[in-house]
Amino acid sequence: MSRTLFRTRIKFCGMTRAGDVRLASELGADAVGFVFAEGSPRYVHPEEARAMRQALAPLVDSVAVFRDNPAAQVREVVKQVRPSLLQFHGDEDDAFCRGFGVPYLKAVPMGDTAIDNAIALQVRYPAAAAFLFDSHGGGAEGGSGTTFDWSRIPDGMNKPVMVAGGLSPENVFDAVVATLPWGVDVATGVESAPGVKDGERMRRFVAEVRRADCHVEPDLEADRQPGTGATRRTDHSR
Ligand SMILES: O=C(O)c1ccccc1NCC(=O)[C@H](O)[C@H](O)COP(=O)(O)O
Repeated sequence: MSRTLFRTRIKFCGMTRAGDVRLASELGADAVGFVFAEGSPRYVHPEEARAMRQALAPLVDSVAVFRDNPAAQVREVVKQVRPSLLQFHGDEDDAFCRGFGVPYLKAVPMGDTAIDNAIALQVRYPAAAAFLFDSHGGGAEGGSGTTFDWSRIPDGMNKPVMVAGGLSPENVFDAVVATLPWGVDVATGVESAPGVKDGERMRRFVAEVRRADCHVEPDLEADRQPGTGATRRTDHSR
């Protein structure tokens, strides 16, 4: 799927405070993530996520993030939090991921050397609403704050592509211009401590994504392949 014209979606992940959820909405985030992966420093209980969800503005998605959680835990979160999207960051298969009646994002571990090509990935997860390419894998966890080589994202994806892993206000412009993703996702890069968001960094992150969107524009005549974006760079000075 080609990127939307001029607007890269933004997900702030690992929310633990209602004030951060409200601020994310006001800054223009398209989604916030609540992490239920065991052992994460951003882990929240379903009741906490349900309370924080009240601070969410309309038209902002809530994403429940899991990593190989048992199905009963996923069902409990779906029941209590009513997330608009699920995100699976472990070795879950397509049948498991689509078994909860909620659209899902599948995280792709770019820390693993053997990454499927676009066709193989989409054959393995035919029900995925989007793929989130992240730096986990190869021993690294999600929420690591480390980047991966964005040029390794496979060409030919026909589902939305999201980029994550070590993004920050300092590098997200380059990440957007380099990959023209459907969306970007960040946790560490906008925090003062794990799970504690920094409002100024969140604001700068949004501003840098918007600056990148103004920097490139789709070539409306080209038959673009998703994720590549045959685009013309305007001569905006960076
Ligand atoms: O954020 C976590 O603590 C986490 C733990 C285990 C699995 C997934 C986790 N986060 C998922 C996300 O979508 C993060 O936003 C993504 O991994 C990027 O994190 P960061 O590199 O810190 O920006």
